[in-house]
Amino acid sequence: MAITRDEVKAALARIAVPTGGDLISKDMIRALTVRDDGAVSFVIEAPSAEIARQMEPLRAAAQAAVERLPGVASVQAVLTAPTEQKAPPALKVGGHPKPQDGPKRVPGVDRVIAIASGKGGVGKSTLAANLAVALARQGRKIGLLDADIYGPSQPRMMGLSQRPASPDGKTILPLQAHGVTMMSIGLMLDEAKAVVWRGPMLMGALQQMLGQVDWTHHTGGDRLDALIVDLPPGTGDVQLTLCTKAVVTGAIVVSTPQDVALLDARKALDMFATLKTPVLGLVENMSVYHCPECGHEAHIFGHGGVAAEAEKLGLPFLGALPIDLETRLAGDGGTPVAGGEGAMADAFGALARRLIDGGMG
Ligand SMILES: Nc1ncnc2c1ncn2[C@@H]1O[C@H](COP(=O)(O)OP(=O)(O)OP(=O)(O)O)[C@@H](O)[C@H]1O
Repeated sequence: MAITRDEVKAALARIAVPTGGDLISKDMIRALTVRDDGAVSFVIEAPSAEIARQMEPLRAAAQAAVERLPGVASVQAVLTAPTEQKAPPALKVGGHPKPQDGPKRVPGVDRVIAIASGKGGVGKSTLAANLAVALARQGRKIGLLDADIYGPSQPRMMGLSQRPASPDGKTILPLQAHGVTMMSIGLMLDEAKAVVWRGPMLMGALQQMLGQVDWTHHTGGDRLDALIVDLPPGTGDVQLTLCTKAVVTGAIVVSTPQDVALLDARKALDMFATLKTPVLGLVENMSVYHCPECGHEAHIFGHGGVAAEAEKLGLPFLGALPIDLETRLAGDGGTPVAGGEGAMADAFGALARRLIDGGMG
């Protein structure tokens, strides 16, 4: 059984704080994240830096209490105090989201395509990076926005690590790699700080990425044909912020053929239906494994489930991608496989072509 937020909160409510009450009743827990793979992270916010220094035993006790829960694979518990939460100097990123009347068009961008998944680790970021590279390879002007603020992976996948510049302290100049204009919230903050940010600040940061990044910076002022947005897994605040603050052309939902992943993919589809965001189609990732030694095909996560689901829901099935070692190595190494040659590059190329032909790329 997967661990739930409520179970983690119940465990934290049993940790008493010296001044009376407990971690939950004193509202000291921030950024509680519970992933399907059992990874739990949270921040304990002390009233001041001085008190925070005395709270290490409490942090260790909270971490141990959550580690003992069944279904928990790892726990990251971080101690912080409000005075430590300084925004990076050059550009103020974050802050509460600003009110706005309805969704706005992202400046400098013709289409916004969100890549979503119900479950974590199914290959959403891999698809986003490779699709962006494949579309750029076919001559399109493409941007990639990593909105997976709790676990940004696009800097690693695209091989970028420098902090984007903001000469006027307002406009953010994106980076470029593999022919794609790229921006990641992860590049604006160091990872430890991202964890201590409260939800609304992160949503404010996302709103800034949508409104303040000069997406035409690397195209000589030309508008981008499409901005691919790599969402976090699930159906949370980021999805809601994106679809309510920006005009999203459509979403692509990635799933493995596994029943559990499909179950979560359905939740993502329901969310897009509620938000009235069109779903462009479903992609099955890690569909089959071709053994390089003997040529045998193994259906490690099952087979065909996503295509069947798409048919049932009357949605386009955009394609199936096999489990492929080179894809993982290339992703980890910062050179997406779609930029090279071979069967996987062809598969991403075909997916990109399909989107272009459908007027979506
Ligand atoms: N088709 C594939 N073949 C082999 N490895 C893959 C494939 N797709 C993804 N991977 C690997 O699986 C891991 C998870 O993929 P990825 O980060 O794209 O998933 P995600 O859904 O974005 O995860 P997260 O929930 O962390 O955002 C990565 O190491 C990636 O390289």
